[in-house]
Amino acid sequence: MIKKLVIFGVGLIGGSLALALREAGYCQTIVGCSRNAAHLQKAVDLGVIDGFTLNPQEAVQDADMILLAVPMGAMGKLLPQIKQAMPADAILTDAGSTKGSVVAEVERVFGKDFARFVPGHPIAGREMSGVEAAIPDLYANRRVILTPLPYTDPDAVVAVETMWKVTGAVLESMPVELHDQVLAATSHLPHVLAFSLVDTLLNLPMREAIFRYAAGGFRDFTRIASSDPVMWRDICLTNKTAILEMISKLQADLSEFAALIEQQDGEGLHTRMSRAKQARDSYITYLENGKTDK
Ligand SMILES: NC(=O)c1ccc[n+]([C@@H]2O[C@H](COP(=O)([O-])OP(=O)(O)OC[C@H]3O[C@@H](n4cnc5c(N)ncnc54)[C@H](O)[C@@H]3O)[C@@H](O)[C@H]2O)c1
Ligand SMILES: O=C(O)C(=O)C[C@]1(C(=O)O)C=C[C@@H](O)C=C1
Repeated sequence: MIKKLVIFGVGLIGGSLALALREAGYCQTIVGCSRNAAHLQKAVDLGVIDGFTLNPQEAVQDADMILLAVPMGAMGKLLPQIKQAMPADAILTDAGSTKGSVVAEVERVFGKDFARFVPGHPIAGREMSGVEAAIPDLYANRRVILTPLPYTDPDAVVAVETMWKVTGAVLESMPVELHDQVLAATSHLPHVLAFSLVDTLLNLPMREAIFRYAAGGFRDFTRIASSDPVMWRDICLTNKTAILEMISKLQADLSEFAALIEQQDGEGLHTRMSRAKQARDSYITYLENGKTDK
């Protein structure tokens, strides 16, 4: 049971956590904090949080759990203000999509042995953002990855794990660097690709015809290009190395595809496409058999 949970950034991710914890009766009070009073009032009106303040120092007073659920670029700016007023026994955690940068920011502000910070990342979301998009079952049967550091307090890890388990999530643990490499491949690269594809088409002279005649394939492939540009700008900037590595692997693979088409190498194309189809089909079967994560 959490007495006072403070959520910085009551949008899709923070709001969905609040809704799930409220449904389970796991928090006595949930307080929101950000820069926008109208958004926070909306969160109160929707029954997502109990109250709010625009003052981070006031927010964290008497807190036992503090969650950062703001865009990656906003996390570092909040930390010095939180540090000034955070109770010694409170736990700080985050829901950010990249882990290396927030770990570095926390180490810079709190020191390289701050044991009460538990880095985390729910592998669940949607292309909509804001508190209006928050839903209580967003995390049910989805993975939440924690990337604790060698000096992280094990009790703090257990408290954060327990909080996420209440939402129906399945917990995993992995090193920060591995997290950022894996997510660059499975999440960040696909988003870069979707944004880039739509942008490429937008710049073609026949763009109106392209969008008029686009069908299911285009819609499925580009759903995530409707995601929030601020969030994705920040993810790209904070996971630079791993994303650039994935982009360059994809560029090499795309060039090979182009060469096969140029050489009219049907067998080469078929081999590659069959390999990809088999891998994608097995992944879908794995999900349909009730294994966690979609
Ligand atoms: N959307 C997803 O699918 C998803 C999934 C997993 C993790 N995440 C991560 O969770 C975090 C939040 O994402 P979201 O989808 O809930 O975004 P969101 O836009 O729905 O919510 C973000 C909230 O942060 C607030 N905010 C923005 N800038 C701020 C600042 N400078 N100071 C204080 N508050 C600020 C906004 O008012 C908003 O309430 C991000 O770090 C994102 O990378 C997102
Ligand atoms: O389903 C979506 O729309 C998402 O983009 C969710 C998604 C992803 O799967 O890539 C996006 C970012 C996260 O950090 C975690 C999950």
